[in-house]
Amino acid sequence: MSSPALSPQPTPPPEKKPTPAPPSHGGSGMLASFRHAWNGLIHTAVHQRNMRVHLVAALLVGLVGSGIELGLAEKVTLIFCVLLIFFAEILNSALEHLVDLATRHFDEKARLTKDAAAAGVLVLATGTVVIFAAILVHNWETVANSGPQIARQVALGLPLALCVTVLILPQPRSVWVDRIAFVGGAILLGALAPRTASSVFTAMDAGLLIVAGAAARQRRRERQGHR
Ligand SMILES: Nc1ncnc2c1ncn2[C@@H]1O[C@H](COP(=O)(O)OP(=O)(O)OP(=O)(O)O)[C@@H](O)[C@H]1O
Repeated sequence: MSSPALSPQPTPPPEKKPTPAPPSHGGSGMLASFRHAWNGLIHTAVHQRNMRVHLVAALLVGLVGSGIELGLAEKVTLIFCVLLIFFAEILNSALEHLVDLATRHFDEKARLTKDAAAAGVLVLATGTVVIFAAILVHNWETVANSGPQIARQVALGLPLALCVTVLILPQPRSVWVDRIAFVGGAILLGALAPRTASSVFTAMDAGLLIVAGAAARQRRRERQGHR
């Protein structure tokens, strides 16, 4: 008996090569995740004009909060608003990068995506200004009776705001200007801290000064060709 003709075996589909993982910059683990997140925050402060405006505005909110006795709910609301605006601006920046990655040409969907992300920030910022004004009006008696505290916050806080503004300005300048601005800001903050009405707001301002200092450093590094 002749053996039946062997039917040709179906050729298996070519094995798909696994897509190589993108090269990891800076390793993995908790510390690396924290570093990546920090880099994202500083990159936004360096490259997004609106983020720089939010930084200075948040510092001023911190100066008001650390100068005037506010209730717990009011403090929590203000801090939450500040954090929410930062979150929205960082997310807006992420979406802008994503859209630019998808298309470099004019595209109606790209426009809608970017405009919607920007609208999210605008809504939050407007709401925060309204909430801030409402809190001040609600505490007007305290504000009116806090003359010396307000004078102190203006005398030390405005130069502090100036130091932070200098640090985040995009214009090229000597490294010494940044150093003086950072150290000056730290000294002013140190002078404000002992008589603060809220250590949380003072800590927030300290954090903002550190972010501004790191942004100045990163901007300089980028100018010199480092990343
Ligand atoms: N690829 C695109 N196609 C169509 N419209 C675009 C495109 N890129 C940007 N736009 C329009 O230009 C606006 C500004 O976009 P851009 O990428 O310059 O952001 P930006 O100036 O950093 O924005 P922001 O003011 O939020 O910081 C967008 O809101 C959008 O209306």
